[in-house]
Amino acid sequence: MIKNFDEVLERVKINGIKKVAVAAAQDETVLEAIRDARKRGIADAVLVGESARIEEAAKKIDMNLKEFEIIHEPDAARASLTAVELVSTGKADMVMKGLVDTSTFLRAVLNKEKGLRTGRILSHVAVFDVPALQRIILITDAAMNIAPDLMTKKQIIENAVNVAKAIGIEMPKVAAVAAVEVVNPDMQPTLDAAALSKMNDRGQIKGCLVDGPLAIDNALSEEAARHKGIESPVAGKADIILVPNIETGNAMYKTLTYTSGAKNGGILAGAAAPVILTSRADSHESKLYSMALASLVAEAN
Ligand SMILES: CCCC(=O)SCCNC(=O)CCNC(=O)[C@H](O)C(C)(C)COP(=O)(O)OP(=O)(O)OC[C@H]1O[C@@H](n2cnc3c(N)ncnc32)[C@H](O)[C@@H]1OP(=O)(O)O
Repeated sequence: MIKNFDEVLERVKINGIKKVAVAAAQDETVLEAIRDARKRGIADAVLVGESARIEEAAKKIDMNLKEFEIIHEPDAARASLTAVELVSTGKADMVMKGLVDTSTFLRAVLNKEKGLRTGRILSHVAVFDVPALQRIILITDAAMNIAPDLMTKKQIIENAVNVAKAIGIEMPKVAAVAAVEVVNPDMQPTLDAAALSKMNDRGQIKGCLVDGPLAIDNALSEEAARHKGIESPVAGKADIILVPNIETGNAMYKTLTYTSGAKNGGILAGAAAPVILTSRADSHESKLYSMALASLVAEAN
């Protein structure tokens, strides 16, 4: 089982180099990540975006663009679709979000003719290496599904379980998180969490252990779980945090990023090919980790 992102970068070395199509590549942190990924033999790239701005950004970080193919497309929506189409037509292995807002990029991924749909729910999985926890946790879904219903949450769990297995977590423990650890009929997330937990008991969700509702303290801290008298194989040891909605997940993602010194990578799971999706403000390291993660998940599936 992988314990941190150094191990992710180590493990990915045995994979072949992947071609990444970058949507709206005119961004310094994205280009730094691409340069680093190429140096490490993780990925090569086709840069789709506004060529003059790509050159300007590259100059600022002293990056030689001669080694990369550039496709000029100044419009971010069209650049996203071109990058996605490079993957759906087999000219690239994975697609990466650059300087484009998430919704625009996701609409290209979901495009009926050129996109990467599979008939399943696509969902975001953020992998965090949190120093205070000394382990990796996965948070889902902080970026795509806004207010998932019960059956969407089931698929979001299954997608995250696939990612967890790709990084060596054989039987991931999934905490279906709510504001409290008891069922409250006025709080829909507690009802969904209890149902997901029972669906797992009955074999409707396989390959993992699901428990809920759990509040985030007793999902992450054994001490907090003990204090509240919760006995569960998941409490305090959760690998996957299933959040009830995008606001909770996104706030958790950004709080961890900006206050805890956590390292992170993020991808979409459930698509026909790996999709690398980080926040535009994330660091180049986070974008590099995301590429490495995407490569590991691609090899595992
Ligand atoms: C974590 C770091 C990065 C961030 O901070 S991200 C910031 C926050 N994230 C966002 O702003 C994006 C949130 N999500 C959205 O904006 C929207 O849900 C999204 C993905 C753009 C889709 O919205 P719309 O374009 O309005 O589309 P829609 O809901 O009407 O659906 C159109 C077709 O797509 C399908 N679809 C939507 N979400 C899907 C999913 N998760 N998996 C699989 N298919 C999905 C939907 O079923 C529909 O299909 P059809 O056309 O009826 O066949």
